[in-house]
Amino acid sequence: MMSRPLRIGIAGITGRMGHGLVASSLDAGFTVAAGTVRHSSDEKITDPRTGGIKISQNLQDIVACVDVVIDFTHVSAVISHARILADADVPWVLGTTGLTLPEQNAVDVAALRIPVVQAANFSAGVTLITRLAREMGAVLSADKYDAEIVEMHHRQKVDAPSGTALAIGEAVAEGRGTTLSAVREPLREGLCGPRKTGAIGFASMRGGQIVGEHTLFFTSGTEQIELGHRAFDRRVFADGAVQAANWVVDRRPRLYSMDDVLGLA
Ligand SMILES: NC(=O)C1=CN([C@@H]2O[C@H](COP(=O)(O)OP(=O)(O)OC[C@H]3O[C@@H](n4cnc5c(N)ncnc54)[C@H](OP(=O)(O)O)[C@@H]3O)[C@@H](O)[C@H]2O)C=CC1
Ligand SMILES: O=C(O)C1=N[C@H](C(=O)O)C[C@H](O)C1
Repeated sequence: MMSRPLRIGIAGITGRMGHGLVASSLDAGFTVAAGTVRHSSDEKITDPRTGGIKISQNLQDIVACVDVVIDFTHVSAVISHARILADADVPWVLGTTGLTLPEQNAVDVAALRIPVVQAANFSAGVTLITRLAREMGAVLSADKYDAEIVEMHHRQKVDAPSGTALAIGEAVAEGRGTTLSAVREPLREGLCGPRKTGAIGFASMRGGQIVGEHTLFFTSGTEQIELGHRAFDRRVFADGAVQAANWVVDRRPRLYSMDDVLGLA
């Protein structure tokens, strides 16, 4: 246990999530010790409680003055962040989505040396929904129930389907004893033909400032079941990530999930 308040570093401190993470960290009684930006200046950090904290364009410059890094940035930063944090022995809370295999491999390798909490969605609600999705996938058989996930986000979002939608889809696939990559329905366009039995499909809508909405549908010939989550405020993700940061600092190196943080694993 630490005797001083936890010193949090926020990668992407000027972003949409960055602002919420500053507020959540300070409201929880922790110190925001430093942050990174890609090219913007610290004038965009609007919470007056942060004072004169260290801001850099390079994560390497801040690792010496933080106990943990919370990272909501961009997929292009993941591989270098994995190396920097593992070399510096600094725990990592990773919320960035849109990772492909090379980025995920870098996270997995880093988690052999440092504790990492990775989640596509840090809300307790989505953590629970994802567990339910796995159970529903196991009971609602693939030959009778078509599984589809619809997600809606703000117009600035750069990746699709959302990381949350993919995680829910993976959970359904796991419940059905398979993997998402084996049963993922290709995006539909033009003369795409009928839906494959057992496939898991995705649809993405973008517009305005929708914070994040996900609905999992199971549809058979006789009924439809909907499991949904709607985030009203990014603070729900930020609060979860700060909880994860406080939880992860005393853990041994491993890749953890929000299930672990919430004691559900
Ligand atoms: N897991 C979860 O619960 C959630 C995950 N997310 C994910 O978090 C990520 C960030 O989302 P959001 O805050 O909306 O995005 P923003 O674009 O608003 O913010 C991104 C931040 O990261 C910085 N940044 C951008 N590119 C790089 C880079 N290549 N290297 C280092 N820093 C970089 C930006 O700096 P600058 O301002 O200088 O450009 C900015 O501070 C996305 O992947 C999103 O999907 C979002 C919400 C919840
Ligand atoms: O980019 C966002 O905003 C969000 N991204 C995450 C995702 O891709 O699932 C989580 C949340 O839905 C908001």
